[in-house]
Amino acid sequence: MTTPSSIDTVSDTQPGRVFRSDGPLAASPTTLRVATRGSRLAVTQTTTVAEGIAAATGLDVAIVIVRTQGDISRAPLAQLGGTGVFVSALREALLAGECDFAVHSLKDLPTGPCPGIALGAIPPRADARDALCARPGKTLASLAPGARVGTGSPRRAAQVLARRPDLEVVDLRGNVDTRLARVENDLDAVILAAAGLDRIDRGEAISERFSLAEAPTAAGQGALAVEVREEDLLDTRVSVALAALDDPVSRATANAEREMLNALEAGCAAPVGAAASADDGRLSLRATVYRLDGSASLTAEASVPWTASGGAAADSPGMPPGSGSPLPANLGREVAADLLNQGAAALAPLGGPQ
Ligand SMILES: NCc1[nH]cc(CCC(=O)O)c1CC(=O)O
Repeated sequence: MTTPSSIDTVSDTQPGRVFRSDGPLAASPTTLRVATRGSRLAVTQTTTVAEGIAAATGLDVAIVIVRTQGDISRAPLAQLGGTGVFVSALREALLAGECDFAVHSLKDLPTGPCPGIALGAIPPRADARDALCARPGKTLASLAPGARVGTGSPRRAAQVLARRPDLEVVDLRGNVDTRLARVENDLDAVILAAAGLDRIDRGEAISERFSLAEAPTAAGQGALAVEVREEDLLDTRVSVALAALDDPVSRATANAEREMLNALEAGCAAPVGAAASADDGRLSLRATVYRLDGSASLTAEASVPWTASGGAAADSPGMPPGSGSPLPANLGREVAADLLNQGAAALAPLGGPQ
């Protein structure tokens, strides 16, 4: 842990210690507990959040590993009962008082509210793009005719087939390392979130990062979600930590994307891509719905005047998304309404588990 470089702007509180707890840990006035899934990616990203909490509060932070059904089952993700599989075990631990924070990948979090739980912070978002991992130098355009590309995502499958209808898409599951190993084995390429590879220092496995204009990604991809018990929003230790973790721009772009998905009533397996950005005083959102075989798609986009400072004031950390500034959510609903008007519901299966 490094010492703050500017004593004027950073409190002189000594950062607390971050440690891993392999069993349950009782609540304590000097230790905050952060729950995470046990995968290498989940533990890595949770460690960054835990260090932020330790620095902001001066308290010790324990990382508590929770096993989820999504880690245990080998069934294809689309059959596992929805996005909730990676999330519900952590939420149960939070509601049972076994931890004080739960860290998720935001894109795994259902778009609807969860009683008793608040989305307390969205930290600075990493690369939202998808990455092709193939043999060095290979791009989607230069893969051999008929090459086999692995992905478990209907969106990624449709996007690949839209550009390369000759390729064979193969279903893929497992953690990042398992998926990457298939490239050396029976597949020519796999598609993964760039953020996940960057976070576990496997960025060298990426042979192409797809542009968001060409391949918009899952709502919230590359962002983390820090959930807390709603009642703890009044706890000073928790609110100090959340204020330090939250990033208003990441919160606004992710909220716009997530509200678009929510207004489409789209489930986790819906072939929908989104890309929001905040530049030059505007918040912009572009979203595309794909036919599963990639043979057709619909796109809508819109933007509204928005600044991070205005957004931060209205969208304060600790407030559930949508309860602060209505602008990102309104933008998401506007883009969803446009897509539905164009016939999105007839083009693609939007429903399914949230
Ligand atoms: N679908 C699973 C999932 N959930 C979050 C990530 C990591 C990247 C992120 O934070 O968006 C991944 C892996 C992937 O899509 O390649």
